[in-house]
Amino acid sequence: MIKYEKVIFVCTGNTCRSPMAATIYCSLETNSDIKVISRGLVVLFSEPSNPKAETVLKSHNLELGGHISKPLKQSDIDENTLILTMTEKQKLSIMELFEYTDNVYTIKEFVGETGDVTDPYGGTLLDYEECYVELARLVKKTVYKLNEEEQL
Ligand SMILES: N[C@@H](Cc1ccc(OP(=O)(O)O)cc1)C(=O)O
Repeated sequence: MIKYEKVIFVCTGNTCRSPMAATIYCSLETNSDIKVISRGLVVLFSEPSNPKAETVLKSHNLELGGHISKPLKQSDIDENTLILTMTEKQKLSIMELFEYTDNVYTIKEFVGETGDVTDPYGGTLLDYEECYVELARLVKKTVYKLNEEEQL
């Protein structure tokens, strides 16, 4: 059983889905000291998080805390890193572009579901809220799974 030391949530721009997922994760009780970060695959320049993502998180009493988008780099990853992407396409890109990617899954795949977490980019506040609700469910399942694995 792998003991993960780090979880990286990955999306495209690192301004919405993966920072929301990392923020939700950090707000939950976990039994471990796994480090949690978020990164993007297409980050051409540093940007703050999406204001609609911030508004939605605030309405759930969560804060992104001055998040600035960052690209995924090889130096972020080692053999004890769990990488959770939002889409199958992102997962395949990571497997192609990086080393130490035995532990890369889409977040839905990791928790026994199928499909992608779609991008609310350019959508309404309600689209962002729906994305939050989906991520909150998936991240909770991720934490349960990691906690179970810790106890084995
Ligand atoms: N940064 C991209 C656009 C982009 C931004 C955010 C985004 O959503 P997420 O951060 O959830 O991947 C997706 C794409 C661009 O400039 O084209």
